[in-house]
Amino acid sequence: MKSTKASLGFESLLKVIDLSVSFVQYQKGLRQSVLKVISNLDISLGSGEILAVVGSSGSGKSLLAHAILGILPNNAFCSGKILYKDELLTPERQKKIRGSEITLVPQSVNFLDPLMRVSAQVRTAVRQGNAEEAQKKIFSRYDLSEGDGNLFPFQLSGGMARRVLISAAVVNGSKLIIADEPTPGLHPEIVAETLKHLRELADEGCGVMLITHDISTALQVADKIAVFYAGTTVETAFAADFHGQGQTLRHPYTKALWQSLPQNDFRPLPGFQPLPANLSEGCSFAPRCGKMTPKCTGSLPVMRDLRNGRVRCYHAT
Ligand SMILES: Nc1ncnc2c1ncn2[C@@H]1O[C@H](COP(=O)(O)OP(=O)(O)OP(=O)(O)O)[C@@H](O)[C@H]1O
Ligand code: NI
Repeated sequence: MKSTKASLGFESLLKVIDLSVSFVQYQKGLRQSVLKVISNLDISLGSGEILAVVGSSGSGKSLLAHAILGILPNNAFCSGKILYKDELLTPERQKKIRGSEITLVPQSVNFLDPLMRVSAQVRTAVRQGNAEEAQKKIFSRYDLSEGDGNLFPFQLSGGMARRVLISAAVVNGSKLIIADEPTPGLHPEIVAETLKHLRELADEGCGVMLITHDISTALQVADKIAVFYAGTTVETAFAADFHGQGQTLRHPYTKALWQSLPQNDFRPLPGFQPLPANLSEGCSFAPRCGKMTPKCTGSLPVMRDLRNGRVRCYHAT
């Protein structure tokens, strides 16, 4: 069941504080430039909680996941802090607990070795104890038979593929699960099953970060929603805040996202999210915002607490 507990009620598992991620890009000769793709990003996730990270393509969702897992490319550098169980998540610690305590549920079976039977792949992921026993146990939990285990990734149906990917991700008893677009273009029944599996893991005490561009998918299971725009969080809200005309939402972008859904006004938001190279000093949403004033283009608003949620907007009340 989804929880309505306030964030403070959950044991803190992950805190991302003022995270920025930049890429060093080499141009002709020895000239180099720096492209900032994530700026001043804050989120927190507790044990037992599902936090959905929602935003359009290019808003920085996957890079956040990669920063937490410590798998950013070599030309990326981060500033800010990532705390896991209240301790700094250093590169050494990331390497040690990645794939066991902290794990990624990838988007597709392309992540798997195409030439290896799926049961064997899950066994190779096991870090401790009897690998065969662990694989059989996790397969039975996710309703995969011995015959299914003998298949190669390309032979899996959509639903089976999702169950193999989640089995591989949680076979080592993860505490923090990051699912990056786990339901791309899937049949609604398979989407529902995948979300149910994530909810079960959270109800057993895991923290789950569900990355999706689709707010409707997020609202089916998440406790909290973090809305991303142009490389930063613009709002964190409880799922219950998404109702009616969106009057309890805080940021104009979140309201616009909500109103653009088919079941609401189906009113699309004109304009585009700016590319990282074109970010201004001020609020990135300002050019599309009906509430824009000169202050908005001067400096980026800080994230502040508002009505049991958080928002990055000068005008939100
Ligand atoms: N290696 C890289 N070098 C330079 N820029 C990058 C690199 N990887 C990602 N970016 C840029 O960072 C921004 C955020 O990318 P990211 O993949 O996190 O977006 P996303 O929100 O996951 O999008 P999607 O929904 O399409 O998966 C994009 O503008 C992207 O072009
Ligand atoms: Ni992505």
